[in-house]
Order: sequence, then structure tokens, then C-alpha cells
Amino acid sequence: MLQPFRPSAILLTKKSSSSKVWLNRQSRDPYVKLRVSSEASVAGSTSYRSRSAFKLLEMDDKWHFLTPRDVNVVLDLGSAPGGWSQVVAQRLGWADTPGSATDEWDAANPLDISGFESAGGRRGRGTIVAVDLLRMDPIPGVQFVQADFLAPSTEGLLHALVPDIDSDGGAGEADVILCDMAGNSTGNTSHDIESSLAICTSVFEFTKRHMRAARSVGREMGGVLLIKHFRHPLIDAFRTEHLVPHFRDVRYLKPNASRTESREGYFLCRGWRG
Ligand SMILES: C[S@@+](CC[C@H](N)C(=O)[O-])C[C@H]1O[C@@H](n2cnc3c(N)ncnc32)[C@H](O)[C@@H]1O
Repeated sequence: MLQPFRPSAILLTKKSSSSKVWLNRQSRDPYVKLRVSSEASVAGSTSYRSRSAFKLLEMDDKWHFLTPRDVNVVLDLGSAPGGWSQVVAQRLGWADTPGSATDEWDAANPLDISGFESAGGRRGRGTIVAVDLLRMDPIPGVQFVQADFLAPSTEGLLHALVPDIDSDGGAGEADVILCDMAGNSTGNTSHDIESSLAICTSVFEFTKRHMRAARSVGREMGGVLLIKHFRHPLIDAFRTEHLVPHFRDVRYLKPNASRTESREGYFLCRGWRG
């Protein structure tokens, strides 16, 4: 007769010690506490869906790349569960609070735009398009595409959702491209760096085709790219070869909300030169 599975003493010890480390870290993490307390303080809405939301809030509070009135088209690459999209929706006026999940997701439809209409009929400005491999519950003001960003067909899906408002017919429609995309960490540094580099390269190629340059809208500053990466000399070389020549200003950001022990950081690239 089959015996029910009983974890061995070793498994139990390993699990409980790693769980303890995790629980310990969570209970001391001020951003986890903040995420939970934002739920309590915002009646009738959900809290931010991710701890990551606080990184974007912190970076935008300092550098103001989402708040200018002429920011109208924002792309959120690697958006699930939706913390960054909630922040963008708030900053573009779609909601005062992080916003609440609305209808059930229709998993059969990769171009579900059910989150587009704001709860209560409130309209913000502009267009927010988010993409992720994983499903994401709707957020008012955010159009979501469930797809692999690295697949060639995804670019067309994203492009179809963004209004092409160039007056001179030139390329480029995004004011801000955000990328918090990351593959699953394997613990193997060279594999993780390779994956981060592949994402950075692909996002940069996409940026070249879709970022708005200053001249196309008569602005002083072209579009902004905020891109996550994992610190490594190869990523530094990517910054020097690709980002620096194409933007007026490129800087490394490590928000307080990003864990110190993590190699994660962000390049904030402002003023796309085209
Ligand atoms: C750190 S999470 C993003 C968290 C998000 N900014 C938030 O605040 O909720 C990274 C996301 O990148 C997504 N991702 C990784 N590779 C992807 C790919 N090739 N295409 C689309 N999404 C991808 C993952 O599914 C994951 O949801």
C-alpha cells in the first residue's frame, strides 16, 4: 500500500531554516510593511501589488519622468503583478489610489483591454500599455498584453495599442519606456547576467524603433527609458556602447527600496536623441 509522503527530517530542517530567513527578512522589511499599511489606509482599494512599486515611486519622486503633462504614452515591460502599472496609472491621473482589480481576466484573449475604462468613469490622460508573460489583473487606464516580450510577434501587438501621433511621420511613439523585466533567477551568475543582457539588448532595439525623439514633438527632451539590469562589467559595456551615445543623460539608480544585497540596479536614460 502506498504510504503518504512524509518529508524527511533533513527536508524539514532545510525548509524551515530557509523559511525562517525569508520570514525574518519580510518581517523586518520596511517596504513590505508599507505595502501592507497602504492597504489599510486606502479604503475601498487594494494596496500596491508589488514591493517593486516603491522603487518606481522613489525614482519618479526624485527624477519626475512620469509627472510632466506632456508624458502621454508609457510602456511597462515585464509588468506583472502590476505594481509599476498602478503607479503609472496614478501619476497619469487614472486613480488617486493604487487602484483595485476589477473584472476577471479573460485568459483566452491576449489583447484584453478590459482594464482601460477607469472605475467610476474617471479618465486620466494618455495611454499606458503593459506586457508580461504572466497574467495581470486589470488596472483602470492600463491596457495589458499577455505575451513574451522577446517573441518577434509581440512588438506588433504593442504597436497596435499605441496611437501614432508623430506629426512629421517620423518613428517613435513612446514618451517613457519602463522595463522591470527579469528572467527567473537561477543562482548561476553568468546565466543570470546573460539573461539580463539579452533583455537589455532587446529592450534597447525596441526603444530605437518606438521611442519619441524630441524633434518629433518640438520638445527639448526626447523620451525616457528606465531599465533594470544586474550589475556586471558586460552590462557596463552595454551602457557605454548603446545607452550613452543615444541619450542626453544616463545615470545609475539604486533606489532605497531595492535590496542592498541584490545586484539589481536601474539605468535612467533621459533625452532620447534618436
Ligand atoms: C520583477 S517582476 C516585475 C514587477 C512589476 N514591475 C511590478 O511592480 O509588479 C519581472 C516580470 O518580468 C516578467 N518577464 C520576464 N521575462 C519576460 C518576457 N520575456 N516577456 C514578458 N515578461 C517577462 C516576469 O514574468 C515578471 O512578472
